[in-house]
Amino acid sequence: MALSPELPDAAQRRPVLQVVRDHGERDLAAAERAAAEFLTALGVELDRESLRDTPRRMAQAYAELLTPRPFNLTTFPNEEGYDQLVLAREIPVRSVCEHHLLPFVGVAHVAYLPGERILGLSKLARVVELFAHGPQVQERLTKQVADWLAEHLRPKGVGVVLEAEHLCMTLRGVRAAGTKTITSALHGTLREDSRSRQEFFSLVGVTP
Ligand SMILES: Nc1nc2c(ncn2[C@@H]2O[C@H](COP(=O)(O)OP(=O)(O)OP(=O)(O)O)[C@@H](O)[C@H]2O)c(=O)[nH]1
Ligand SMILES: [Zn+2]
Repeated sequence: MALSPELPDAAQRRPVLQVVRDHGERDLAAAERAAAEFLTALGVELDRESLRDTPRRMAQAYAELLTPRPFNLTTFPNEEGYDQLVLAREIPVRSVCEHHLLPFVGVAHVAYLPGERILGLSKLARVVELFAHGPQVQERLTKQVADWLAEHLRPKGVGVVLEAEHLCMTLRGVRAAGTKTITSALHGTLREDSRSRQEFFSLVGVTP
């Protein structure tokens, strides 16, 4: 997965950088034809007026869920030497599981302990969104957000907790309605120092 350009050196000169994630070519017309064939094969009759555009809507809906949105990464110098956690709680997460392509939805809590630079606050939610858009498993999504922040912001610590409901598990299959899956990924001080780790988990509201 390519994210460009690298932040640490470039950020000293130009703190706003565009973050993009590679993904394959998309062909919406082919996706629409395939959606029509798929629905027809499952016995859905598409000749009713209200269903006529469904293959197009379906193709567009999945294209939206599977295509990462680029964003500008804005960082600022940590001029005040702020040395406590910065935590964005309850960032909405919308992704699709790579096994069934059904949504999983929930919240992310993302924190970092600043080093030399602080991050524009909205960018914590942007990073979650960047990695959520694509076929995912919750464990990978959690780790990608934490690894990305550790690598590109170079903070003293990073903590990410995700709480999500997987519709493939609650609507179909085992139908375990209400089940939430919690995952976490930690870096630096938050991983190594038990007091920082506890502070993070208690701010998030999860007992480690
Ligand atoms: N670890 C992990 N598993 C996931 C995630 N999303 C979905 N799954 C699981 O992926 C598994 C796929 O298992 P399979 O046995 O191949 O699929 P299936 O027959 O549809 O399984 P059931 O859901 O049990 O009916 C299921 O257990 C899903 O619950 C995720 O984010 N992380
Ligand atoms: Zn699934």
